[in-house]
Amino acid sequence: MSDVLVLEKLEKCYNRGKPNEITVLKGVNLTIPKGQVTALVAPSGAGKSTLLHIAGLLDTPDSGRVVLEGEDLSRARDAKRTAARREKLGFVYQFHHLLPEFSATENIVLPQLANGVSRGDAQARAADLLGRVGLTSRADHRPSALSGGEQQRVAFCRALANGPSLLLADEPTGNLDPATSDTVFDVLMDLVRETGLSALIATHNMALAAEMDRVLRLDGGALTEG
Ligand SMILES: Nc1ncnc2c1ncn2[C@@H]1O[C@H](COP(=O)(O)OP(=O)(O)OP(=O)(O)O)[C@@H](O)[C@H]1O
Repeated sequence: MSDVLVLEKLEKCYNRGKPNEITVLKGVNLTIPKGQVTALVAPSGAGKSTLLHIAGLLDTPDSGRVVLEGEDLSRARDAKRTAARREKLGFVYQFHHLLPEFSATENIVLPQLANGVSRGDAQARAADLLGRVGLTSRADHRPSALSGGEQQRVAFCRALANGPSLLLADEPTGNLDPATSDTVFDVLMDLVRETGLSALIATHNMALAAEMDRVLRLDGGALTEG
């Protein structure tokens, strides 16, 4: 099966030429085949967010390639990268970043409207996704009227709203207490498996990482298996 994401020989250095120069990625290679869920574990400061930002086309490497569904986007124009981000990638962060003045449904509808989907289709998709994560009865609530775990479940739905090829998640349950984290993580994994999504999920939680197809460790600027 084809690969969704290929990262080739990524190098990234901050503050080059200055006393505080730091090389975070030293030739990172990573391939995510279609349908595979990969855990990314790393000590704090090892460059996990840097790697996810580059994979998510939010930052560029100093050298190396970012190939998304066969297309090298590492040197593409901003407009092309933005379009690829909107159409092919879903993001989940530690904090949900939902729009506070909009309902759960609207938070899932809006990115679809931005992607040219009709309001009717977008609402049907939002309802379907909210049903999958057990939040049908919360569809009209604003984020402030939802629990932390419920807010994060809405954020998962929003990330999947436009049917991405790849989900990138940075500590998706890191803001929740351990029991809620486990439950909400199970919901995320069910959602990912049901939709056949490929995913790269950063977590400090080794028990959660062990539930994924593969565990990669980022340390010393390089990725190792296991
Ligand atoms: N814009 C920047 N300018 C300078 N240094 C940076 C910048 N962004 C990150 N760094 C440094 O690069 C290193 C890696 O940062 P990054 O945020 O990728 O780590 P992380 O693994 O995500 O850490 P954590 O798990 O603690 O969030 C850190 O030492 C950080 O201080």
